[in-house]
Amino acid sequence: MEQQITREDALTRKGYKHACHIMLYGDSSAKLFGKIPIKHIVLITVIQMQMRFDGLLGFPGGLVNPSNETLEAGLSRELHEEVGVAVPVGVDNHVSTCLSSSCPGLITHFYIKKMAESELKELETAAVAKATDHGLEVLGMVRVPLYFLRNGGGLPYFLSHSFISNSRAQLLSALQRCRLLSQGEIEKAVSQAEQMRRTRSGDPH
Ligand SMILES: O=c1[nH]cnc2c1ncn2[C@H]1C[C@H](O)[C@@H](COP(=O)(O)OP(=O)(O)O)O1
Repeated sequence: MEQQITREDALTRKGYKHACHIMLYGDSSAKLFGKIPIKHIVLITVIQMQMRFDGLLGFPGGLVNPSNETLEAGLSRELHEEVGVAVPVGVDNHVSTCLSSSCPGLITHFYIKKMAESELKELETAAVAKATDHGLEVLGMVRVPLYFLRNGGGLPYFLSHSFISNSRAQLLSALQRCRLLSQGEIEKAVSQAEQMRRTRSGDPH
């Protein structure tokens, strides 16, 4: 469990590295395959994560140096390298700050920004065509499947992949905070993902 601290507390601590990452999301009217019954498919909300160079999933962003730049300016700089377009980020987009348990000495700051579907599509195109990190530190942007299909397809399968640092917990808290899924749906997805992981590792419990 990560220890939450305030943004202000984080900035007074000496000897820590700071990493800022952001969830970019927006409403979409798309339907999977254009014909799957509404009963099985929730209208998709576009949430962008990325496949990193190390094969793990995470949010766009990176290390920032608060003695040279504000957290938000550093995050905007990292975003430009990873998605190829300027995405202004402000303090009002900040949602949480944690002492990382998986990376000692690292403080992670998490931001959320809602964008129009057209802006997100433009960003996905630019991430391939213009971003300096594309194909290097970032292997590709991915959308989070916010729906449930038979046999664990959709969100449960997505959650059963491997995530960097606390990005999976950041995703789950953001789904709740932005009311993109109900608490019951989030718990169902987490429990199905856990079951899949156990099945894969051969541990039935
Ligand atoms: O999405 C994330 N959520 C929380 N912490 C993260 C996330 N992605 C990475 N991290 C942690 C672990 C990494 O070692 C550091 C730096 O992140 P990274 O994106 O790799 O930074 P650079 O591109 O190397 O600047 O943050």
